[in-house]
Amino acid sequence: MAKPRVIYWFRTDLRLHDSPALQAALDLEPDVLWPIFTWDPHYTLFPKLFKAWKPTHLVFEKDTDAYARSRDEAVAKAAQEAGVKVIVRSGRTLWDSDGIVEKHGGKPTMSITQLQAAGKKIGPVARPLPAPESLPDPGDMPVDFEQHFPDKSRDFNAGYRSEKDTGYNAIAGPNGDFAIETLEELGFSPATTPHRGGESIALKALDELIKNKRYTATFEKPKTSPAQFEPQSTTLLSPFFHFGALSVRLFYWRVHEVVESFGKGASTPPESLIGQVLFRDMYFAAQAALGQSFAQTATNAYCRFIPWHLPSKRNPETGFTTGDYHIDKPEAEEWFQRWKAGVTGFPWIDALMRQLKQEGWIHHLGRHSVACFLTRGGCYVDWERGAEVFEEWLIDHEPACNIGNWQWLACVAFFTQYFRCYSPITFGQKWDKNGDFIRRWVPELKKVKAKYIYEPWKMPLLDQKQAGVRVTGDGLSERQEGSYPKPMFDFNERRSICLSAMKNAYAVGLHGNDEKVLDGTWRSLFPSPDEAEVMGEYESDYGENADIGDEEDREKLDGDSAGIKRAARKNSTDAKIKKQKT
Ligand SMILES: Cc1cc2nc3c(=O)[nH]c(=O)nc-3n(C[C@H](O)[C@H](O)[C@H](O)COP(=O)(O)OP(=O)(O)OC[C@H]3O[C@@H](n4cnc5c(N)ncnc54)[C@H](O)[C@@H]3O)c2cc1C
Repeated sequence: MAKPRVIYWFRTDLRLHDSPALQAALDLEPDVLWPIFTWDPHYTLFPKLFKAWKPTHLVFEKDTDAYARSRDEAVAKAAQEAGVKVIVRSGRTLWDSDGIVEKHGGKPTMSITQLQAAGKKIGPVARPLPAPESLPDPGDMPVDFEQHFPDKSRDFNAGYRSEKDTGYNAIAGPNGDFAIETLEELGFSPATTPHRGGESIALKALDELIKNKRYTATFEKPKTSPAQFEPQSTTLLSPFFHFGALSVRLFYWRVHEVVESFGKGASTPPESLIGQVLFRDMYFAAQAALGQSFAQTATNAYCRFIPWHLPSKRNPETGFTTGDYHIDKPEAEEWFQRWKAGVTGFPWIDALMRQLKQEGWIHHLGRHSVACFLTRGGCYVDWERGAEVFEEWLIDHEPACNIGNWQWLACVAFFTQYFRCYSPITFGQKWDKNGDFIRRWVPELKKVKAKYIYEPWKMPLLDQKQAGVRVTGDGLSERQEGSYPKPMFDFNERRSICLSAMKNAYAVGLHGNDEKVLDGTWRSLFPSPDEAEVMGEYESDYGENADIGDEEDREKLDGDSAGIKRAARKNSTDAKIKKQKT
């Protein structure tokens, strides 16, 4: 019988060690093995490869992210149609997230205890597999078939491209050599992050961690400083876990051995290092249970409804968010933009946001500070806006962990103690009295005395002069040289407003799947926006334009006359539709 011809599809499992899916591919004892990495945005490449390369099997690691599930279903369907057998193995988490959900009665895990109980029913975390010593050679790789170009009319990365994207110039990459595109080839400027990826670096970093037995065994997350770098106070392994360059099970077992041999005095979950990766599995299993609903308030039974500013637009048919949002209050939009740009006038927040943008990674408690500030502890802006910015900038962006942690910080799921609020002044001071972290990331304030570094607006003019900085403006309009913006609001005042608004929203007690949330009648249960912090009214199209709009834009761009006619037809219908308010 002919030996198997296997395509191994690398995605977020960029490693050779402890890869159950790669092992499954090798267990087939294939004649040829094509290890490939591809962006296949419209699933058009695989059906062609199946025809041209005649593989017998397609093997990949399971991915429970909502988007990945639908992508993988489409590719698996195409494989079945082509008579290619699909093999999928779990390998991204300690336990198979779907297995955890099953053992937890089909429900999302909302605490580490629930995760541990479900994990116990599955059994111990699997021991890591060794890396294979060699891989079979790939077979022939003809690419003499027609190429389909992805639709680029809505390029989410447009703002970051300085040059043309040449990634799709040829099927086998810009140089036709199957190499992964460089940032330059994708049209981007060079990376600004100092952090580097890859399995070798990941394994070395793990070795270094394990050498420091005391640190590994006694790690307590709340005691690690968000202002400490070179070296940072936590492991900084998250980007490796995200890309799969480091197996989380290898990490688990190696840390476990250190903890066991350390004995008395070792820390325990949730604060310990093992506790950290349990959090990761908890969020993965919550997402696996809820699917796309997990990423948003609307339709999500496990997410509290809070009438935040800048709410997401939704498609009325599916209930899912469209990627756009309503500006119900211009002031909130300005606060959001200032938060994103790192010009809030609160140096601790600005330093963190600038570090995030530049390096793509900030400490967990730094993430806590900026997330609390944007949502329930300052701006009262929808956590979905913050999660989108993190999605764009984090090099460890993991949908499950990002969304779950934003929900935690916004006190809409996982955590309810909304009265515990981070101060942008005293919280930073606790870790870094002199403000060295701020001096590094907000160089305008480099020479400011320590007593004013967290509150530069309190600096007398003479001190401003001596420090070479003027505290003026909003940071968004044209910045004067040598200036730093005034704070965008009085924090104490905002904190009390947010606290009472949260208290009220908790008392109302709606969740994302509540009818009143979905049909907009929730307003009758809340005070008017003028009296309290409540999402203001906005003109709503209930999302009717969310889909049609995109299509029209594209058609207009293409100069398609049918599209223009359709647009004209729609405009006249629009005029007839009475504007609705939610
Ligand atoms: C608003 C917000 C958004 C976040 N978004 C992400 C994200 O997109 N991707 C991501 O991996 N983490 C995210 N986190 C969790 C956490 O901040 C990072 O995992 C952690 O800071 C990574 O640094 P580290 O590797 O040094 O962590 P360590 O403290 O050394 O922990 C080891 C590993 O445990 C896991 N881990 C630790 N804390 C958490 C946690 N709270 N939730 C889930 N996993 C955890 C990570 O895989 C991490 O690498 C977010 C936290 C907040 C508050």
